[in-house]
Amino acid sequence: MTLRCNNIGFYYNHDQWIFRGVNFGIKRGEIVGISGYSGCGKTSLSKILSNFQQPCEGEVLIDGKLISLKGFQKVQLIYQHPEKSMNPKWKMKEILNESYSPDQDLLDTFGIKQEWMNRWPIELSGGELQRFSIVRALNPLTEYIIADEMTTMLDGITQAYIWKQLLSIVKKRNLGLIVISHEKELLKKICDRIYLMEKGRLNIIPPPKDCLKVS
Ligand SMILES: Nc1ncnc2c1ncn2[C@@H]1O[C@H](COP(=O)(O)OP(=O)(O)OP(=O)(O)O)[C@@H](O)[C@H]1O
Repeated sequence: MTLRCNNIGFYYNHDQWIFRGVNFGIKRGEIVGISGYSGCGKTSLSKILSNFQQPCEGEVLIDGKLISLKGFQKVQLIYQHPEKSMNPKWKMKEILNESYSPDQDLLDTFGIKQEWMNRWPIELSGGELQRFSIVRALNPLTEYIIADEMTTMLDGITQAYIWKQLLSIVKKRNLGLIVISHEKELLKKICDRIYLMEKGRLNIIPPPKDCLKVS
């Protein structure tokens, strides 16, 4: 029950490595944070872990097997900008039901209103759209979620609401959760451990002695 990457290296332009030698693992039921300066490669790593992007070297394994490009992807990515991952020519009900049909309980948990279903993505706010992208990622077959700056563009109250709902489902379904964020306080509050991406490497940050995880 582990998502693992071994010696991952990645560049966009030949030999201009963004990062190299990245070793990382998360078990189901764990919450792991990744922080780092803007442009250090956090989103690139999240795309590799969720199989949107192939690494230039190294491998990504789930339960010891290479992740497959075929079939349902057990690692689901939630982006900072939900509109970028949605087809603007589809109505919200089509976007929501593309990979599975979420039940009413899940829609209620994230406050998704029936009246939004017939709208186009452009007709919803960023916070409303983000609720759809979270529910879409919560397919019953999902095992790991990567939340890449998921609530950065939302107001504080909506942020708190969305995190509360997601963390409760993550716990209930025993999902592994990778939280990519610049918000150190958020990471300290919810994560079992935190990594810092820096100078092309991913290093674990030792927790302070008085660190208490809030669940
Ligand atoms: N498609 C691309 N082609 C070329 N370079 C890219 C591409 N996408 C990203 N980059 C570059 O790769 C580097 C890492 O980008 P990435 O988005 O992974 O960083 P990040 O740590 O997630 O940044 P942020 O915290 O600002 O979101 C950046 O220098 C970026 O300009």
